[in-house]
Amino acid sequence: MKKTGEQQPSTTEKIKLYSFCRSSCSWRVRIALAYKGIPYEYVAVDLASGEQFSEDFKKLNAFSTVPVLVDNDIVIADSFAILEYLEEKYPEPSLFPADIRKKALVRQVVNHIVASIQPLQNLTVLKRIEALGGPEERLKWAQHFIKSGFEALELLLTAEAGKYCFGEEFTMADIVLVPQLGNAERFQVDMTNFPLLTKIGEAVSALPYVKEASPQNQPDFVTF
Ligand SMILES: N[C@@H](CCC(=O)N[C@@H](CS)C(=O)NCC(=O)O)C(=O)O
Repeated sequence: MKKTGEQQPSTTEKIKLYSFCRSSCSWRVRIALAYKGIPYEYVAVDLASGEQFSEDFKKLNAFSTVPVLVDNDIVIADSFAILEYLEEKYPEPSLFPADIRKKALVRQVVNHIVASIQPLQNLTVLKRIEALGGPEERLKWAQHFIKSGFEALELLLTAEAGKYCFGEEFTMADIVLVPQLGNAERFQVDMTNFPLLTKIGEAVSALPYVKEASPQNQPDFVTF
């Protein structure tokens, strides 16, 4: 694993993020870290070459996935758990609206993406689909589940969106939407029927802390 950035040789070490530039789960966490202005050391894990399955990495994360956040002796290996952890440790600026109804809806949107859309395009799932049905099935499978997931989102957000998913407030919903839109682009999903998601995606992607977290701006960026 290639380490970049400075290391802090003290007992309170800089946070480390084990990440892969193209991983949408890592991308979420990078946006939250940038938004909250938390400095961290980027540790690249090359998913393309299978580095997540190395013995060294498995010792850190038995799930063999990124992201993993290491904050001194705290190791968290799930993007949603990491986002919640960062929110509790660094409450300002918040990832949630103050309003309790909107807060619940933000979590609903987040869970829809992190639990019902993204896992179906995970590398291990796509490899299995390809083994069962060939490379064409792999692409069709990814497109199908992104489209059906987006249909529900487009409908739900129609009643809530402004510039961002929830009015004018940047929230965790925007943080998970942008990487999922990145996956849609990667899998050549036709976005014609998702004008709202497209518009929100453009507004969110223009924010400086979102740009900073994009795959292109990571030390391990490779073209895809
Ligand atoms: N629930 C986990 C899922 C993590 C996950 O699936 N990460 C993907 C990248 S987005 C991964 O590491 N895949 C490796 C593989 O499929 O071999 C999270 O949200 O962090």
